Amino acid sequence: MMIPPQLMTQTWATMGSTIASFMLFWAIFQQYCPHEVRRYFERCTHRIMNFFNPYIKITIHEYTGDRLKRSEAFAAVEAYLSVNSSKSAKRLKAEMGRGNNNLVLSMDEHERVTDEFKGVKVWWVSGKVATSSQSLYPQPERRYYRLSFHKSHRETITESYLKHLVTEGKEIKVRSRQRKLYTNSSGHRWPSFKQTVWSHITFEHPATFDTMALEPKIKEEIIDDLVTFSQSKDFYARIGKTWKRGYLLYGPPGTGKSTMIAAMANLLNYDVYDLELTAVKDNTELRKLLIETTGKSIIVIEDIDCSLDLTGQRKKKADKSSEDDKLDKEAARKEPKEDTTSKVTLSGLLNFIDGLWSACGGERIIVFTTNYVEKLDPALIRRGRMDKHIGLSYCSFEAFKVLAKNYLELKQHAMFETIQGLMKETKITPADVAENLMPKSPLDGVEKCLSNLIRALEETKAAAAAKERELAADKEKAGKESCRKQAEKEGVDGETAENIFQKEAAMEQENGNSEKHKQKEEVDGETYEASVGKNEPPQENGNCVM
Ligand SMILES: Nc1ncnc2c1ncn2[C@@H]1O[C@H](COP(=O)(O)OP(=O)(O)OP(=O)(O)O)[C@@H](O)[C@H]1O
Ligand SMILES: [Mg+2]
Repeated sequence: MMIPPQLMTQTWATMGSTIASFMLFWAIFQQYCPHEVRRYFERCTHRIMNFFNPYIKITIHEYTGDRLKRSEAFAAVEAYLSVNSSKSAKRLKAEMGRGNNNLVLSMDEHERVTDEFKGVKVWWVSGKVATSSQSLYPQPERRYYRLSFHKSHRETITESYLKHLVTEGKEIKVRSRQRKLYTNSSGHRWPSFKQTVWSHITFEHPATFDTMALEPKIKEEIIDDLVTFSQSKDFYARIGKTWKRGYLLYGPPGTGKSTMIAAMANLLNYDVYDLELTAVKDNTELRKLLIETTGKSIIVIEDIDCSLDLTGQRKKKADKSSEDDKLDKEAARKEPKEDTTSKVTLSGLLNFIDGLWSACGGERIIVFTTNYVEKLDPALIRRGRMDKHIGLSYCSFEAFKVLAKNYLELKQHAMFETIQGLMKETKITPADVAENLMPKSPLDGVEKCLSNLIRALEETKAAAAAKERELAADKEKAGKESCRKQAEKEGVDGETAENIFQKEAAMEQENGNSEKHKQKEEVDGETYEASVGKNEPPQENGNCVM
């Protein structure tokens, strides 16, 4: 049926005037209607529209609660959509992916994509909430993802789809993420919302347990321990323990403590948080740093004995007399000075390791390294805090063989016997062995590198012998001197004093020998665990795990 042109014009004119009247009415309503009434009308309109709208919406915000932490659900959805949306979305964002050789795509803001699950169609929209420009601090972008689906599929979506989405999202995240090395930046004391307390770079350390020079048995034990930990989520939940484990790595410089941390991270595919304790202002900041760490990570505190004066803080407090306290207070009143030193206390650190806050996140390893294990407060390294103590020591022949295989691709060589003999007699760190095995020019062959190592071993041996001789001479000199002084006091002449000294020295040696013999008998009967249980680092070449 044809509509006459006259009627058509009339209809358009009526429609135009209706729209114009509505807009005028709306403008007056917006301007003159009280805020409360307007809000009431808006709520009513919403309710009416919701009644007729058959679609349900679920919003997942980037920051939840008091915005201390990025929402894990948001991260999982982001990862899930990065794979599932890149096929259908038209506007995508690209970020560098794992290994720095591929780009990871994700949906751009205000983009809409469709997903299908068990025949049910759902829609995802990404968005951003506008932040107040009047705020004192720069606010972070508050992003969100919104899921829409028909109300008839409510059960399928809430019970199965969301679970599937989180599981898959987490797996994708682990597969595609770039592992990171974090450090606490001392530059920003109190970060704004946009800054985080940790700054990071991509973690690319190449060390693995295969390249580490360790006795095979110990290496296997450590690997087993780490892998068992990473697979024990249910076990930890069952026994009511937080899913975390502490490792104390101790030993002389250059024995591979830092290298082992990198090998651990590479084995478990974890991020590394390198915590610089001296840059942490106080216990509150330490807690904030802990909250901001994610699961699947290793938190490292290197050289814990030097980081802060944690060893004596408890004792010092108790030792201080009330008189000293008064003097301190008076001095502080007279000249209040700005305190730039860290106020982290031992109890703050203990809480960091196993206080209530340490439970957030889960799947975390805490590693302390030290050169002087005996200096540490026993409370800090007791089992439950530092569950496993790994003593890394001078290079053993077994460890040397690993390095020879890595550096020179050698399994056996005629010069190995000499090296083995020298290694029994002297102490050399894996770092020194590694340095000597490193070819210094393209022409350096296997023999050259091995003879470099032999020379280094001989030099170390000679230096150790010279030092021992020097010490003995010093001791002898001191002994003679004290004897002479004694003789002078008693009025005996020089020659007699010399004789007295020689006699005393001979007696001392005899006593020393019998004492040594006694000690040897005792130690032979003692187990190895008992001797290292006294917190004494192993003196022999080789490592130990407790
Ligand atoms: N057990 C080892 N296996 C393989 N390489 C090692 C080992 N120990 C040391 N190295 C080599 O020596 C270098 C120094 O080692 P690393 O930094 O791990 O020592 P460290 O024990 O952390 O020393 P420090 O106590 O001074 O921090 C490393 O770059 C590594 O190449
Ligand atoms: Mg180190």
